[in-house]
Amino acid sequence: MSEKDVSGDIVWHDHSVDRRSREQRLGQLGCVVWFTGLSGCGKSTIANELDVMLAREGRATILLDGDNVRHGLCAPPSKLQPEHGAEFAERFGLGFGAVDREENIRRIGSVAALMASAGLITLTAFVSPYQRDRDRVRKIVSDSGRPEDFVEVFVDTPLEVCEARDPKGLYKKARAGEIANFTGISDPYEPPPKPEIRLDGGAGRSAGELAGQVRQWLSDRGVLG
Ligand SMILES: Nc1ncnc2c1ncn2[C@@H]1O[C@H](COP(=O)(O)OS(=O)(=O)O)[C@@H](OP(=O)(O)O)[C@H]1O
Ligand SMILES: Nc1ncnc2c1ncn2[C@@H]1O[C@H](COP(=O)(O)OP(=O)(O)O)[C@@H](O)[C@H]1O
Repeated sequence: MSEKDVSGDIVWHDHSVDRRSREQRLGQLGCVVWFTGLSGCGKSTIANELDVMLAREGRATILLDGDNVRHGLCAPPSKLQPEHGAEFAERFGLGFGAVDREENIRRIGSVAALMASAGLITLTAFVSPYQRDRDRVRKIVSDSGRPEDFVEVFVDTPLEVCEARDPKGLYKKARAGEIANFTGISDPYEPPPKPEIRLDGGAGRSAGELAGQVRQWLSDRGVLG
């Protein structure tokens, strides 16, 4: 057995201030609203609109976004190298290969579950292209709370629409072969077969309208108290 296997030496602590009391204080249920979809489908914009809506109502929320999280918790090797050295950077830095995406989503899933445990309405916006990775997050979140705490939101925007938007010029670069493993072009995207919510991102509805659809769903399920 590896010397790193310390699982027998670490013991779970139950805390006096439990999740229920945190939720009662906030008047809402902690949950993870997991936006998934192609780059450019509208995840960040819709999640941001929803965050603004909920914040205006006085809800306690947090928004985790792929581009931002990849600056810190899930930084690439080049960002870690100056401070931590090459070996560390190679070992813990993340790119866009399938295993790196798996670890990216695992880290974020665990953080999101902690935030939901604090009673926060936790909004996340990650491409998260693999169903298995999303199902694992569902399990992490459910195991630390309730099965209904994980809300998968598929932002279903056709690739042609995402590519036409191309706000960061990444599709152009991917088509030119300048970015490897680009989701939708040279890497797969597995659409969720049974998301809690499917948003039609290519039908001319505004991000605000789509965010409103998610807010209504949360309200109908009693998440907003
Ligand atoms: N190869 C490749 N594939 C997909 N996306 C890429 C890639 N390289 C860089 N980017 C930019 O990184 C953002 C996706 O990061 P995520 O952490 O959400 O990706 S993943 O969930 O691990 O698949 C994604 O952000 P969004 O456009 O907001 O989705 C892109 O801007
Ligand atoms: N419902 C929508 N209708 C039209 N344009 C949108 C909509 N949602 C997002 N956009 C635009 O599409 C582009 C990509 O949106 P973004 O939220 O960055 O996508 P993602 O986070 O999925 O990469 C942005 O320029 C944004 O303004």
